[in-house]
Amino acid sequence: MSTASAVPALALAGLVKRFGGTVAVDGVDLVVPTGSFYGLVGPNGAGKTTTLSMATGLLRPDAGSAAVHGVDVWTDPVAAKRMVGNLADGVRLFDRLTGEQLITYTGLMFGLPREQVLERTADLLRLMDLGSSAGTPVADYSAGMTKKVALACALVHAPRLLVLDEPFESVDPVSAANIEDVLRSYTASGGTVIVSSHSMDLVQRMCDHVAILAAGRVLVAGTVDEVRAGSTLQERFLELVGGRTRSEGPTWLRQS
Ligand SMILES: Nc1ncnc2c1ncn2[C@@H]1O[C@H](COP(=O)(O)OP(=O)(O)OP(=O)(O)O)[C@@H](O)[C@H]1O
Repeated sequence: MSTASAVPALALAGLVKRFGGTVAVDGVDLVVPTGSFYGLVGPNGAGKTTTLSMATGLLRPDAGSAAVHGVDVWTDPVAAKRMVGNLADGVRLFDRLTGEQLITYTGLMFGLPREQVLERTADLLRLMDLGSSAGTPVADYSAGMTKKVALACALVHAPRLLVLDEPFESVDPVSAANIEDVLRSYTASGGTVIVSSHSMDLVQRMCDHVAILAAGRVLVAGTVDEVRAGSTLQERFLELVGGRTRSEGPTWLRQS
């Protein structure tokens, strides 16, 4: 292995975050190898979004560190953020801008030359199938269109690491397949993706590595084959996380 690829794309060590009495993230260590397609899965409230927010410099950890390609996110945030494309969950966009303006603005913010930004914006609008809505304010976009324009903004500066919080939520199957193709060729060319998702099928299909997070801790992490250990990721997830009730629901809900 070369020295360059020995430095992980993302290294999280001892990350902790509390909100009042809630420990949202309780000592997360994670190493995302360069060139990997890394899935982060876990039940609702497991701490995925909080972990990814700390990893990308959006939320200051109470303890621990995050480094992107060896650059500390909290002591050298400008250098670290330059390498990251981030699709964050629940972050407000400048939605009075049109989709085209928003992608262009993001590219210019990263200091790209105007000509290059215009070319990339056109490519991204085509890729996301947003061409006919390019001139519409993002405030008037559907949930899936908003997700796609945010993803385009995360890609415009061709970052070395993509951190995507539920990128396929609300996205239609054709767009999802097109985005999947692009992400695959991105990792094949040396880029790294970490993606949080509730779709075990998607993670099993797309990712080479996966971590299962529950109650703010990593239960298991490794290659997808190591983690699923001969069964499906869905089965392993249910086994490790528990919580299946197998109930028929409350009697008042039954119709006969
Ligand atoms: N800003 C906040 N203030 C207070 N509590 C918060 C805040 N953000 C997250 N939490 C709490 O931290 C815990 C982890 O939340 P987080 O959003 O990271 O989970 P998640 O794994 O992304 O969940 P989901 O799959 O439902 O999106 C939850 O108990 C949540 O209620």
